[in-house]
Amino acid sequence: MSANEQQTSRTHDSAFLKACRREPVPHTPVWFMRQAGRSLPEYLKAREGTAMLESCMRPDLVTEITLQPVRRHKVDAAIYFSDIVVPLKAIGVDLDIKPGVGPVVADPIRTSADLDRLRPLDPDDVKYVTEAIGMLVQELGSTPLIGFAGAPFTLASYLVEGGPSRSHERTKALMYGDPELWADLLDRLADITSAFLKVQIAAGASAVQLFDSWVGALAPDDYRRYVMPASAKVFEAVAGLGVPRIHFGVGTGELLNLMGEAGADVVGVDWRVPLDEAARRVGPGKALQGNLDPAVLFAPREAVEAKAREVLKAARSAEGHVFNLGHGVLPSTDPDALTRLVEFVHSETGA
Ligand SMILES: Cc1c2[nH]c(c1CCC(=O)O)Cc1[nH]c(c(CCC(=O)O)c1C)Cc1[nH]c(c(CCC(=O)O)c1C)Cc1[nH]c(c(C)c1CCC(=O)O)C2
Repeated sequence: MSANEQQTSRTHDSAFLKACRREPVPHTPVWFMRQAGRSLPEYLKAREGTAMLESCMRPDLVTEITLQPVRRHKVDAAIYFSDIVVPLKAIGVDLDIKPGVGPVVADPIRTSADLDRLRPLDPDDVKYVTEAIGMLVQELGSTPLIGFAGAPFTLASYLVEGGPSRSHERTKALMYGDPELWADLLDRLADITSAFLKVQIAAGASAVQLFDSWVGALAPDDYRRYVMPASAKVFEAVAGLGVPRIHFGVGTGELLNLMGEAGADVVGVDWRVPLDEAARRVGPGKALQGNLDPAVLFAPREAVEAKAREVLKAARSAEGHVFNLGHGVLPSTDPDALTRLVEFVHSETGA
């Protein structure tokens, strides 16, 4: 059996994969975006003295950090510890992740000559990913590992702006001003992203999530014209590999149907749209993931439980539901509040 087949059979009956397939579940599965990270003291300790990108290339550290939230919170899935810019770094783009800032690109991509720097990704460029996932799935046993990548639009935003951006003005200037160059850029990113996801699936990831974190900056018509073809290409590339495909972005209430249509099996929803309304927008044949506001975790326990109960109630309209936050865990979150939330969702839904 290949690593992928072996892992698919081990994790097949997990609550997480059942929910993704819209099958009946023993309890609602839970995991948290950014569950590994600064909310955990053991993460801060493990990362001491190692830069973010460097730690992503060390299989021992990746394995330890990925397992930390599974051990502590008893979540139903692990997410591979990495970052969306890792495949870009792997093909030689000069970039770094600045603490408290995010990814910063030394020479932003703005002309057709700049595109030459985006060569295809070869699996050998990311041997450390294959190695880390091989170690991880042994440790995880029947707990599924979620692989992930950044979607073409969100990666393009970092590459074109040169760093994080609130309004994405240079990205939009390129998109509207030179649609051909834009399409070429997104197509190259789609191929890099597809190759990166395939490496993770071949090594044993049981599901994949495509993060289009910043695509909520676009109106639906522009999403359809300028972004959807590239994201659809990624989903198509990993269709038929036997792993559910999750698609998530922030502020994407008006895009939920299109993000499903792009080829997702599970649509991630932020906290701005209740899941019953999200189910109506997404339509039949998809599961939903979400969507407790991460800031709710700073409220007293009773308030967290009341809000979580609202999420679970609204989720009854969905054909399948994976409980998550509406975006990543905030770094100053009390980790005990997360552990209690996992217990609460499990106990409310039958575990
Ligand atoms: C937009 C985006 C990025 N990276 C990612 C996204 C998409 C998800 C989202 O919308 O949040 C994806 C990502 N980045 C990281 C993960 C780890 C897996 C997990 O969810 O537990 C995942 C899934 C680790 C990380 N990626 C980063 C950290 C913090 C680095 C540190 O600990 O110093 C972690 C744990 C750095 C990073 N990298 C990025 C940002 C915005 C930041 C935060 C900057 C900061 O506040 O310091 C880009």
